[in-house]
Amino acid sequence: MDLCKVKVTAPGKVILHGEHSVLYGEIAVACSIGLKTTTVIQEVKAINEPSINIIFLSLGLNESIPLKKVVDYFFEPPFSKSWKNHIEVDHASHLAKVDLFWNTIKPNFEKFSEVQKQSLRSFLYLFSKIFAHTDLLKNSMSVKMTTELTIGAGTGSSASFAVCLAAAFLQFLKVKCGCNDKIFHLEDLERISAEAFESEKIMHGTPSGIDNTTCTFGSLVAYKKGGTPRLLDFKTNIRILLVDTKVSRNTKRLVSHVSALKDRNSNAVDCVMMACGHVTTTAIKILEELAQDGVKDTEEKYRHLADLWNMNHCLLASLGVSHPALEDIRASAAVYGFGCKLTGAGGGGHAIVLLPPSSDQTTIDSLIADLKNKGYAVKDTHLGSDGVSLEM
Ligand SMILES: Nc1ncnc2c1ncn2[C@@H]1O[C@H](COP(=O)(O)OP(=O)(O)O)[C@@H](O)[C@H]1O
Ligand SMILES: C[C@@](O)(CCOP(=O)(O)O)CC(=O)O
Repeated sequence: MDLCKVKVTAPGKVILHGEHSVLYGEIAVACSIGLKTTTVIQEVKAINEPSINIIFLSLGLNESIPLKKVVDYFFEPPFSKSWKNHIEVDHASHLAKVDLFWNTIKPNFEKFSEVQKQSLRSFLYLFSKIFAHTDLLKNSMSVKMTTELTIGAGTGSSASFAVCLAAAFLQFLKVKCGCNDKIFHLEDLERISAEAFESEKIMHGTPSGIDNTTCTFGSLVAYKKGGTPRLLDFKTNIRILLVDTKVSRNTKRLVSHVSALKDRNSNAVDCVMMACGHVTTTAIKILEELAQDGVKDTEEKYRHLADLWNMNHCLLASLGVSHPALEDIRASAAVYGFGCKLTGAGGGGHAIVLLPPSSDQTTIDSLIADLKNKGYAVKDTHLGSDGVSLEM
């Protein structure tokens, strides 16, 4: 049998509306973006002991572990020739097993950075879960991960990482089982999203599931606390600038800040949250209208959407989660008449600028130049890119 090679990409995401207010019961909507993570798994003929070579380029990681030790420790019969016989595991005990393995195989495991440790834990968790009942892994393999996303800045790099990894493992298993599918079917996507959710739990404790759903299926996903993330049945391809303030932020600290503000100003904060909810609902309606064939009054609809982005930002700023750099970016966008808001927890991280289709390219170029001159990183991209995909 030929040596197997699999290449998978998964997009990042932005929260369009509903950051913070989602924690108080209001609806949120997230959308995939045109910046991707890529995983390549390459099987290599084993000369000595077969190994798994893990290369996470963005984290400067290049680690090898013996395949046989992983197999002996995690894999168990009944072995199957089908990729469909997947098993459910208890999250906490499986993770404890993963941690024990890492600490045994790499006695210096605790010396890795937190970011590296989280990625290695997620890697082995998914690897050992997805391949647990196969006896088809005999050769060495390298698993190489690269990303266009900034890691840890609210654009879904952890979900994109997890979705990409789970999808690449699943596709590798399918090929090893003799399946030549060139696309992911709905049942594959559901499984990939569910596996990625387990990795998100490792990274975040109690994720809502909106990120892994968005990075798996692409396009727009709505979410209300206590419910299941819901894929919206229309698409968008709005052009945006994704502007990185390069100011690091701590989501947990910002969430606590809002909670303390609410303790002191309950009614006022409730009203702000409710207003955010109205903004989200109206924005979803406009996005749906813009997605229709033969849509009329496009300009007006984009103007309305820009109002909502601006309003949403100011509501969030009233909660104290903006930052001078975010306000600076908004001021630059306003000079050229573009709507702009923070995305994610705020306090730094990213802003998004809405670029209507009628926008003049020279104007956009001037804004990009202004932002870059001020030291921000700018990516010209679009909303609503495809979800996880196989690359041939
Ligand atoms: N390309 C990547 N390679 C390896 N690990 C990654 C990659 N992208 C993200 N991660 C993991 O995801 C974590 C980032 O999660 P988080 O702080 O929530 O950021 P984000 O908001 O970008 O998802 C990192 O600590 C790292 O463990
Ligand atoms: C502030 C919050 O609403 C969004 C956080 O977004 P991000 O992780 O910064 O993209 C928190 C949450 O929903 O868990």
